[in-house]
Amino acid sequence: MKPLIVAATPFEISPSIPLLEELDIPCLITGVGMTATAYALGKALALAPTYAEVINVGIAGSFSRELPLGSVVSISQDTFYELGAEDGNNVLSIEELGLGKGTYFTSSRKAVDLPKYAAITVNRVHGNEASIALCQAKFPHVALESMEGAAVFYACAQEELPCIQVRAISNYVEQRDKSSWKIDLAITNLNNWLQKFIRENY
Ligand SMILES: O=C(O)c1cccc(C(=O)CC[C@H]2O[C@@H](n3cnc4c(=O)[nH]cnc43)[C@H](O)[C@@H]2O)c1
Repeated sequence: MKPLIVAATPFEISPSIPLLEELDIPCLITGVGMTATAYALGKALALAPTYAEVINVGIAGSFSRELPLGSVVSISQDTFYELGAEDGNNVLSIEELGLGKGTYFTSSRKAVDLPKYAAITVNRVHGNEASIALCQAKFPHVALESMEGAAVFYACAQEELPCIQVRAISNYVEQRDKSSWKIDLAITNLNNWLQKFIRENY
């Protein structure tokens, strides 16, 4: 069985397209964000034969300055950050409201030889010191944020399909400063990892 590679945008996966075509490995470009991802992946899983696993790849922002830009990491768990309620200056998670689950986990089949970190998934990228401080107080264990990861873990959990999420850090989570982002470095490192993983496992 083959894996399904899932990325939000074509530019995040383009260096690996020749290898994926050579090995006839399918690739799904979902569009940015949780809604686009849940729709595209849900439809793909409903229509397609069974996959060995889903491999979600993309760039991400890091809350931790200890992770150099360009680092490639595996996401162990991912939380729908905004899913919950505001309570004055505090936020309550969906679990704390007693309304369901907001955190989903990787379920890898193959060994992924990368450092593992917890992530959150957001609709709106953090770019304000006060909202970043609130997020870090609520989730001190979280190192990264993306805009799709939890939706991929969620869809795969519903289908009982193994899923890994690998992200390369393109920027720090801070007041928005796109000039300091290292998108090209992150995409190069991410795709070097992906091609090695595919060659070793498929
Ligand atoms: O121009 C901007 O301000 C801007 C803000 C967020 C993302 C982008 C992108 O072009 C990348 C889209 C893609 O990248 C992931 N990503 C990258 N960095 C972050 C982040 O700091 N927080 C959340 N997501 C991030 C995300 O998964 C998107 O799919 C441009």
